[in-house]
Amino acid sequence: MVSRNRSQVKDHLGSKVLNHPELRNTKATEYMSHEEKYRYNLSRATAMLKLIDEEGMDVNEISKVMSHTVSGFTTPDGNPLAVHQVMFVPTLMNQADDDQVSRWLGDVFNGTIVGTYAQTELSHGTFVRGLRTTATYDPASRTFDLHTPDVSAAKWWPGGLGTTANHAVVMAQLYTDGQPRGIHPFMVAIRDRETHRPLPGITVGEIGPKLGQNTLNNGYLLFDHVKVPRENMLMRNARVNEDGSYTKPSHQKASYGTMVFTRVAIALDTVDALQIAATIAARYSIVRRQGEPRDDGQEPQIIDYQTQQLKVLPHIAACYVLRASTARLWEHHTHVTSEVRGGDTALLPELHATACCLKALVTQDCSEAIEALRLSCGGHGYMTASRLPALYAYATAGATYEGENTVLLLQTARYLVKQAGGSHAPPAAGSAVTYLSRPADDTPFAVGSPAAYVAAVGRVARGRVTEVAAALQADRQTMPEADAWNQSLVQLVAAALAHGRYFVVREFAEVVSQQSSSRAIQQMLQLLFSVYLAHAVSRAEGDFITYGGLTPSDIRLNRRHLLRLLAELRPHMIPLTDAFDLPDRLINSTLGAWDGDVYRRMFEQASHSPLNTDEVPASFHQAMLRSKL
Ligand SMILES: CCCCC/C=C\C/C=C\C/C=C\C/C=C\C/C=C\CC/C=C/C(=O)SCCNC(=O)CCNC(=O)[C@H](O)C(C)(C)COP(=O)(O)OP(=O)(O)OC[C@H]1O[C@@H](n2cnc3c(N)ncnc32)[C@H](O)[C@@H]1OP(=O)(O)O
Ligand SMILES: Cc1cc2nc3c(=O)[nH]c(=O)nc-3n(C[C@H](O)[C@H](O)[C@H](O)COP(=O)(O)OP(=O)(O)OC[C@H]3O[C@@H](n4cnc5c(N)ncnc54)[C@H](O)[C@@H]3O)c2cc1C
Repeated sequence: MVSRNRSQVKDHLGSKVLNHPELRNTKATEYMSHEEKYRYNLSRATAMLKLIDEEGMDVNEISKVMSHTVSGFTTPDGNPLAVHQVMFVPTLMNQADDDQVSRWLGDVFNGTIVGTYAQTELSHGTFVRGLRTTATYDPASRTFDLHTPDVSAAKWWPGGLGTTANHAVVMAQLYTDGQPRGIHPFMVAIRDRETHRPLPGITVGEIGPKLGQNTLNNGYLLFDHVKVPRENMLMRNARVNEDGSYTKPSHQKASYGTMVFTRVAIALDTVDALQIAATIAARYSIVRRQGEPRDDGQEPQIIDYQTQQLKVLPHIAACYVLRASTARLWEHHTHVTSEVRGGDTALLPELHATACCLKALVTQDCSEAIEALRLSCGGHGYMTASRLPALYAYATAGATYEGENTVLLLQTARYLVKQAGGSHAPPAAGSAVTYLSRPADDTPFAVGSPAAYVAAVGRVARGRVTEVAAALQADRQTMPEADAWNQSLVQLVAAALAHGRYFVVREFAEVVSQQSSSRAIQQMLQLLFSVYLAHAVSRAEGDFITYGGLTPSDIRLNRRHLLRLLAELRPHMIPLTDAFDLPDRLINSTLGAWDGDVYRRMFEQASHSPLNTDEVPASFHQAMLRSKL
């Protein structure tokens, strides 16, 4: 397993963050103004960046300290330097040529250059080819002219752009030799390094409040014929020579590489948010007692209600399954990236397809799960101090940014139907789509056999993909491509999700089979896997009957099996969430602390409300009494 699976907080780096002189003391931010919150989160983000630099962390280590587990502690309202760290720096490292890297990276690492990734515009986010910011090359001055034709082409959303960044990687339509060349990345200075004032021709600012992550510092940006030197187009892939001649990249979508990386990072990271939410709900569900007293005279712990077990326990199993499969995707990404750098792009299409569908599946599952966990905490889960609303806001943002989930699933579906129809290059050895060109796995379904469940999940994926591929093929004979595609959109999305589910369960099956440290751990992983599989079937019973080979009687048996498994898992719930190794300071929830002292904590947090400072607040005289007159 990758380093992300080691304890994130008890190791050297985690404790460095928790005990760092500028980070260890936290403040409650709920009652701060927008500006105060930003200042607080920015100063902590800056301390983190310095720490990353001082420690000389590699990408795996950075992924741990930037993870939501740790960044929820360092920057609870959103990290204004997240896009700098997660997108801007990786774009320079992977898309700038060697000269450019040596020109910029020193200043990036000493903090002189702070950047963002400016792609999305007001009128175009999903359809990247439709972006309208232009970069027109002039061989006479050897500059690009960056221009925003009208307000709908304003960059809108980039994180850190609002008031933090002084540079941006700007994705713009390149024109050279009078020809449109598509979307390319440009390194653009947007604010003066000393004064931080916007540079001439630049209009820049912050976009305003959002559902959550309010100090990500998302911004807008317009260019009025801003001149950028030729050397500022990132030239590891495509090139514009001094005379304006153009050299194509080795892969037509090479400039989309940062998005692939960030999708993988988001898939990995959203599981962190689920782990925190699951820990909170598990702890609260044993502390909370409510209902008719039982024989022992005590009201029942809410976790002993079967319905509560269904609300909480499958999501703990999901934490384990999704963590392992996304960690493997992260490793695979590292491998493919090094191949691409060496000039071999053969594995890129499938990596893109897998990253799209895992980012979509994980953010969808995790945001639904976090909402279910929030509801499982009743009224108290609605309070900000439970942390559950913020965790939901974080996870659901992941369903939109870095490619809206439906759109990403359609990218995966495009790859899958091509594979099913044999119109794509055949998959490489070890590919995740070889099952499409083999006969269906006919292992008979048997409740209690994880292998039989995995086979059924595979049949659903295969059935979904081949069915929609055939429908699409038939429609293509009678209508234009765009109409045929639109006619199948809903089924294409379902096929991509089914493929994603199969990917996840196969990866976990391998993790379980390779696990050899102890028989007890092996058994616990099997139990978690069984819960995940039985729950997956219960969520999509129709699919398992239609494509998976299950009978209505299997479905009934599975429902009972799931409930039995939940009862079996229930005594292990606390050790399983304790094993996420999240200290109270990182969980930061009135409901989810280790000692279970929920009610005292709730009163303690209420005491911070500014409305409780005076017995009679000034507003009574200013607003209520006046309204009576
Ligand atoms: C220094 C180290 C740092 C380390 C940091 C480490 C870790 C971090 C760890 C933790 C932190 C984790 C998470 C971070 C948390 C929070 C992040 C903070 C904030 C979020 C910031 C958000 C940023 C953004 O949202 S940026 C904007 C993102 N925008 C999008 O994603 C737009 C979506 N749209 C698209 O991508 C494209 O439009 C499209 C949908 C892919 C379509 O593209 P198009 O050009 O139109 O292509 P098509 O015609 O559809 O397809 C043609 C052909 O190309 C293939 N294709 C498409 N894309 C790719 C690709 N990327 N790679 C390979 N191939 C691709 C496609 O399949 C098709 O192929 P075919 O012709 O063979 O079928
Ligand atoms: C918190 C946050 C941070 C962000 N940070 C950045 C950043 O740092 N840099 C940056 O450049 N951008 C950033 N973004 C922008 C983000 O990448 C886009 O919002 C995202 O890619 C979705 O694009 P959109 O807003 O155009 O959605 P739209 O595409 O307008 O989506 C609206 C609806 O249309 C549907 N739809 C659109 N096209 C299709 C289609 N072809 N087929 C079927 N359905 C379709 C979608 O499924 C969705 O239901 C951020 C966004 C958020 C919310």
